[in-house]
Amino acid sequence: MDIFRILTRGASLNKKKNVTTDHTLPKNTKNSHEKHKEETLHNQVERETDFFHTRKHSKPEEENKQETTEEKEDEDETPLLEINSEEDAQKFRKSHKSKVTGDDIPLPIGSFQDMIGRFNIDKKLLTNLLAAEFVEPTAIQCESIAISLSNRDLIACAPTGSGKTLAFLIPLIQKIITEPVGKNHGIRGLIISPTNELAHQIFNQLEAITKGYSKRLNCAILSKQLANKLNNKIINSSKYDIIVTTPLRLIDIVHNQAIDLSKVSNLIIDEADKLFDHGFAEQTDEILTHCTFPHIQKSMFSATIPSGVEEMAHSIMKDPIRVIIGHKEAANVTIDQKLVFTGNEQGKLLAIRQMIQQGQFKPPIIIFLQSITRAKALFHELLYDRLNVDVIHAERTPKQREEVINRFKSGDIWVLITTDVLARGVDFKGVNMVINYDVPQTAQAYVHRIGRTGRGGKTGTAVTFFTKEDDQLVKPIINVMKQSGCESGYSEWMEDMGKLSKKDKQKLKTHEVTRKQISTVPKVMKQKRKQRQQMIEASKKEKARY
Ligand SMILES: Nc1ncnc2c1ncn2[C@@H]1O[C@H](COP(=O)(O)OP(=O)(O)OP(=O)(O)O)[C@@H](O)[C@H]1O
Repeated sequence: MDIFRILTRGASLNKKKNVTTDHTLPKNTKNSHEKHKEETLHNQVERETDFFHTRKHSKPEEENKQETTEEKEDEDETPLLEINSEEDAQKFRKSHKSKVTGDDIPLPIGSFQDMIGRFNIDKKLLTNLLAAEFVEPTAIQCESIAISLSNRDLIACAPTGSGKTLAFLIPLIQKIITEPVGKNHGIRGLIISPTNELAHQIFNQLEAITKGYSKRLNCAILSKQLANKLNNKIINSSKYDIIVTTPLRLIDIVHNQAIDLSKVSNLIIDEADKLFDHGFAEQTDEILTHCTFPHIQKSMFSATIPSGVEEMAHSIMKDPIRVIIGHKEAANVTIDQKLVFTGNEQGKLLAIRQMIQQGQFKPPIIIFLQSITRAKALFHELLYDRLNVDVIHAERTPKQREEVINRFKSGDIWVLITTDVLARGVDFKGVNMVINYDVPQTAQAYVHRIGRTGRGGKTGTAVTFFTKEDDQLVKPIINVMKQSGCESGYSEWMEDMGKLSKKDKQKLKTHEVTRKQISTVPKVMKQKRKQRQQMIEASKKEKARY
């Protein structure tokens, strides 16, 4: 049952008072049966809006069935995979579409238990993984953990939502807790990610799997507060073992000589293609020059690693091993991708309202637009469509952004409108659908945006609207759809749209398509609003003169 069908059955949801009213029942004439019906309806709404399963609620009868004894026995009998030979490794890599290149490549691990046997993993780390319900490693984790624990540099490219974060956290923690050093030795693990949201998310996962290590491991996220304390020499950075940060914040305290990176033996660059892109490359470079530890191990991770970035990686790494899971130019195959021609800008709003009417609009949903102005405009448009919608972008404060994300995760918000600030890495387990209201400027941006759905092994849907103004942007997206096996998601005529030269592609990276304003407010209303605004300004000026 989806939330819109429940609401169109006459229920209304007042999230503030946590009350669901069934308007189909006559007022004040509810008998016990009708009260029960309203109660069930309330449970249904609660369950339907608990998108990320953060709440406890009564399960419907059919879901209460206990695991049958056969299913239980099956779980117990599943053998834990061990990889003991090149032949095992080739079989594993074939089944997981894992391509690994480099010299002296270590065998991947087959399971977390296999990891113990081969790398003598700390028992508490494994307990914490199992307690966080990580039962078996994903393909990128199987390869990366073995490579990193063999002290090799790593270039890792794996689909969005395939577990790259743990792929670098597990070996990092294992190495640091098993290399005993004196107190205040200094930072040995440095993790860099492009946005604060992502840095927080990585730090949360780090905290989750290092429970019980407080005496042996001191980790921190480089927050504004911590940066101030380091800059004012209130705290010495040498007390930390692992720091998670964005490049900008780290550079600031490096310039103040308030952090020592000379002992960093493990450098991890997440969303690497972004951090080597024109916006971040200088900061990333400067950080690398301060990491002077002679045997530093470097690893980089992303769902998209264009060849230019790979060449750069080779120039800063020592004999790296390269891992590609799936196809380098593809999106996660768990995502059903669709390309929709809407004719013009107005057609996009109509397309959304049509999806709602046809029951294809299944929250939680993230809608991406190309600019803050357009995200705000769409927010105001959909505000009156009873969609529990909110908007998040770089002009909102970090506190506001965090609050909106938490309300989205708790199911209070069903539709999150945003820009590319949320396009990478942010992990919402249960997003059903991503809508590209505006076509992304590059194939990489497309892969990361739609990768907000179809994560952690779940499936998802991605819908991309385009108009005749987008004829140059559509080709790279069709290529990604082809590589991902989503040929049914677009029509043949779309393939003949604008072919891009290398120069065009480069230009599109930095020049947005100009689009007509998003609004269905009639022109006459806009003029009236403008006149009223001008009268208000004039009267304010009049008053200010006396
Ligand atoms: N071994 C595992 N078993 C089950 N779930 C896992 C496992 N590893 C990671 N996950 C879950 O999969 C989801 C995606 O993980 P993560 O955010 O690390 O993906 P990612 O590859 O970094 O994605 P992106 O490219 O978008 O940054 C998370 O919710 C995470 O908890």
